[in-house]
Amino acid sequence: MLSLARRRKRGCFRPLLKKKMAQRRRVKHSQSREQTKLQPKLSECLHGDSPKAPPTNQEKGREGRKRRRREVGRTPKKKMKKSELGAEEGNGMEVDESGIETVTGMEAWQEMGVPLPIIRALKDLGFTSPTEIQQQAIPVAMNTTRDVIGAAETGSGKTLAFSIPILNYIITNDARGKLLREKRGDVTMTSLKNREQKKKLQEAEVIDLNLVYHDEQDENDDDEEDHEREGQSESETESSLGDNNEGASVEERGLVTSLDNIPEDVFLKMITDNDVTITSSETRSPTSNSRDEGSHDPCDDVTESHDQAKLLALILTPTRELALQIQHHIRAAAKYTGIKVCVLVGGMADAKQERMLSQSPPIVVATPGRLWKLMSEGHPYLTSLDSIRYLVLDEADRMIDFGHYHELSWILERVNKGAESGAGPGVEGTRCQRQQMFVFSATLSLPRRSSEKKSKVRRRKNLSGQETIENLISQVGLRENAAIIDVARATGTTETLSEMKIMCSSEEKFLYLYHFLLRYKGRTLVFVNSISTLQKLRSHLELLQLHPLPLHARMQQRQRLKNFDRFTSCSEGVLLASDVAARGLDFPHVHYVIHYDVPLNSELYVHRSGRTARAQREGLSLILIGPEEMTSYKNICKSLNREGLPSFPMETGYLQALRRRVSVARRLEATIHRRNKRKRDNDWLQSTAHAMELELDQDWYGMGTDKPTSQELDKEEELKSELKRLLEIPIIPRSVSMTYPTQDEKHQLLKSITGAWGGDRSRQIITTETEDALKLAKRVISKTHKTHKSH
Ligand SMILES: Nc1ncnc2c1ncn2[C@@H]1O[C@H](COP(=O)(O)OP(=O)(O)OP(=O)(O)O)[C@@H](O)[C@H]1O
Repeated sequence: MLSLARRRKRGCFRPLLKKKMAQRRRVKHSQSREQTKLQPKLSECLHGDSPKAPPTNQEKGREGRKRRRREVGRTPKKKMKKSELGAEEGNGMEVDESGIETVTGMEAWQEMGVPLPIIRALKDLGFTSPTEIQQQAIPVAMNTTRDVIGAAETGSGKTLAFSIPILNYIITNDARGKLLREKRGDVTMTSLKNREQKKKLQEAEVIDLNLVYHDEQDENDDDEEDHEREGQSESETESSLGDNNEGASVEERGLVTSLDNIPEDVFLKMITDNDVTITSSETRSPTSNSRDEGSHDPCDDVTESHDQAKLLALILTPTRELALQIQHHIRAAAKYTGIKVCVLVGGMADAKQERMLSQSPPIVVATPGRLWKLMSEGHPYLTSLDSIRYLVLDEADRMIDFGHYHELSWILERVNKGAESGAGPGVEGTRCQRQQMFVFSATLSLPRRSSEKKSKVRRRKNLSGQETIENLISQVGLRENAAIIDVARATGTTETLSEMKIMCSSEEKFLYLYHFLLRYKGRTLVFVNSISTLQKLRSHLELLQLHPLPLHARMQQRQRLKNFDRFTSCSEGVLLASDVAARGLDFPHVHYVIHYDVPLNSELYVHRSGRTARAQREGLSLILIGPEEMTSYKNICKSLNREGLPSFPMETGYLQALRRRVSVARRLEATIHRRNKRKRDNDWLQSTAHAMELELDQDWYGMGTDKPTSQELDKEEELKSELKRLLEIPIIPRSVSMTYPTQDEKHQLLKSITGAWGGDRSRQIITTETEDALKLAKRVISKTHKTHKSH
């Protein structure tokens, strides 16, 4: 026999001890429950009526979850450690006593029914509450099958407004599909039309979330895209997958026993996985209230199969960069789900594209051109389109206007036909009911000038906001009952944007641009109307040592992306861009947008300006107007309901000094340009003559003159050294120019400048560290007042 001490040492008492402790815990727990049960009764005794405060949303949610569990007779999940669930320290995640995860501070998203893995990702991004467009569009998109037209100002989070419903669908449906397949084994049914079969199925279904959890985990192990999962530990992945249903509504969570309560999507999925054919009347969900009662949708007759291997969402955008950015945003929101997003754009290597498509990503983001090419070549993943549930047109107004419209309409026709053909005999011209279309842009509802070509005559017409939307509905084939969510301001731009103008001669435009870039350091985006202007500006600014980055459609894709990244990572970078960068691009913290040329229309003005002042930040948009551009400027003001923009206060003292630099730079650029052009021409002549086996008469063709004469070289050297000397002379006094403005101070100054014009902001106190800065700010403000008075 072992002694008591030795037994204790060997741990023989451990099981006994554990049992005792568990007993004690149970007693304690039941005592506390009794207490909580008693408390309301006690207060009732004291106050007669129960003075209980109304439950908070969190309490309501918790109670609801408990009640639902009681209804389905499911035991609460075992309490898990935070680490088991993948909760990170400081991530704000809480696990309540019944094992349900909540994310503190993210109630607004939870109330909307956004799944927990997405909420966690949003929390990581710091998006604690939805923006207005998200608040309004997400519930409609998630809970109905209506098409959604969303118009909201630039930088207001439209990308997530359409992405979250798509992710929600994939999360909930993928998980349930797998779960049901596993539960039912190989049972194959041919028809589910009578209630008897429904009942049997109902009895067979007790949906257990833990199964979803394990299933998903395996699925995601083969995700090859490392960067998608970067920094994600195994436990995080598990938890996120387990989360899939935790934050969802009762239907989403699958905590249902009655088949009638199973949402349409889940039900379709059940059928899918078992090769069951079902009619539309049986799939109607209580949530899909937007459908016309009694109407028959041919797509509902479809025998779906393996949605997981098919394309579920197609997002179309006008530019490559925007497509990549949308992919990036969706990946960030889907980081705890393992959902794959693939991008198809021009300039992409075929092999890479093939590799991505071979993974059967449920979401594809594409530009119409490349998608059209792949579809018309008959790519297997893009030819059977009956599975597409979501079709998104981002920047839709641009897509129907732009040169891509033919490709877009071809794609739309195929997608719609695909949906119909899957349904057997389709209804001519009707889009499949289960397919939702989301159409978003900041300028959908702006009045615009449309131009139609009827026979040989091009007709121009001014459309009101309402007409613009109606036009869009008919052009892209939106349903009549589409939900129109228009939260854009009548002025088109965002409230946090300050808009100003500089009116000058065309020759002086460059001088003003140079002055601004020199004087106001910050991430600046300069827009031009043509590539030739862009190139000219670029070489001038290079000579003046400002090193701008170009971005335009004729650049190689690799270089475009490189410049995009370089601009994003440089806090004082200058990007010279054509309108390829005007829409959608979410460069972080752009301080200033300069319209070097007046944009061609008001939509372009809104989109260009919208590259700054995004997500509630402040920013400045400055438009340079030459005399020949006055009409365009006035048209823009008119369609944006403006009288005109305030003038930007120029510090003319600096301008004089800058004029000299600009003039020398221009002369130098002209000399270099002449020499380069001559060389290019001669090279071309030589190679053409060589190809034609001609001998050139050197004198006649001017051969050899591409070499600069010594006179020319001297002139060039002289100009170079002159420019160097001028650039070394500080123009803005050292105490001001080099140290001021810092970002904060500059914004203070900016506010006071704009406030001086606009009224109430002028009272803001300018806090600067240096006296010089303060003096400068005062001078600027007094000048602004004068300018304002003189107008
Ligand atoms: N709920 C939110 N809270 C805070 N920031 C958000 C939220 N949703 C999105 N954002 C951020 O706001 C910025 C703008 O979002 P997004 O690019 O989707 O805007 P947009 O409305 O599509 O703009 P545009 O009209 O220019 O295309 C992004 O940096 C995005 O990450």
